[in-house]
Amino acid sequence: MNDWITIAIPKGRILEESVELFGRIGIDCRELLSDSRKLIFENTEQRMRYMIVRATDVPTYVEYGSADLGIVGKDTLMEQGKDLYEPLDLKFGYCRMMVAEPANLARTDDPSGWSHIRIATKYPHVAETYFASKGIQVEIIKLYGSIELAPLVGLSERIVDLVSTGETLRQNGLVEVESIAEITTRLIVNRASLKTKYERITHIIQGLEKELQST
Ligand SMILES: Nc1ncnc2c1ncn2[C@@H]1O[C@H](COP(=O)(O)OP(=O)(O)OP(=O)(O)O)[C@@H](O)[C@H]1O
Ligand SMILES: O=P(O)(O)OC[C@H]1O[C@H](OP(=O)(O)OP(=O)(O)O)[C@H](O)[C@@H]1O
Repeated sequence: MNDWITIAIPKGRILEESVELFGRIGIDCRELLSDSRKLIFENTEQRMRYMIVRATDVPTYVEYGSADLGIVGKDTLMEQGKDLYEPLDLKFGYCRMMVAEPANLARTDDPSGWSHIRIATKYPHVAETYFASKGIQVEIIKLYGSIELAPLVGLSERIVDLVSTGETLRQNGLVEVESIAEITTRLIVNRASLKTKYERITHIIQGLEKELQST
């Protein structure tokens, strides 16, 4: 029986903390931190595989069962809306999803009076849903990065993006005007794997849960 467990871990911001957390429950995937171009690593003794993928691709690998488990930001889950089991908030990677605009505009602007606005964002689905729930019509301009540039060059007055230190907003003369959601990193699980590899997966979830409680 194939009882190997495959975990999809995102390169980028949350890689190091993910590797560190798994290390604390005896799952050693430090190889993912090396400069190697290898994308998948195996630990035969533990019957585990680790794959390194783009953060936005983690839910896809888990949804299709190419990975049993994945680690991903809540922002990505909210945007993609896939049917995945999300048993744990891993608590790291904290940031916020918010609406921002130029400080100059914010001085006189009143968000409660918005009826039709234009938004540049990497999160079109989240932005659309958020404004729809408030009865505001929104024209979305999808961007893939450097979102804070949009108001500075007249692409859109407002943006929806993530903020953590606030440094990017500050250095570009923008201010937060509405908060949409608090974001942390989550563990996600393929629903079929949860049934077929129930014991191994539950053991990992409980190990992580215990580890998180002790910190
Ligand atoms: N300041 C921040 N900016 C962006 N993401 C952050 C920040 N702080 C924490 N995060 C979390 O880190 C996750 C991964 O971010 P990262 O920048 O590594 O990937 P990405 O560029 O969003 O994804 P991709 O590489 O697929 O485009 C985000 O989804 C979010 O949950
Ligand atoms: O509040 P801060 O600590 O400044 O962090 C927020 C910035 O970090 C992220 O961008 P990222 O560095 O991922 O670049 P990108 O916009 O090109 O995706 C995010 O999209 C903000 O631009």
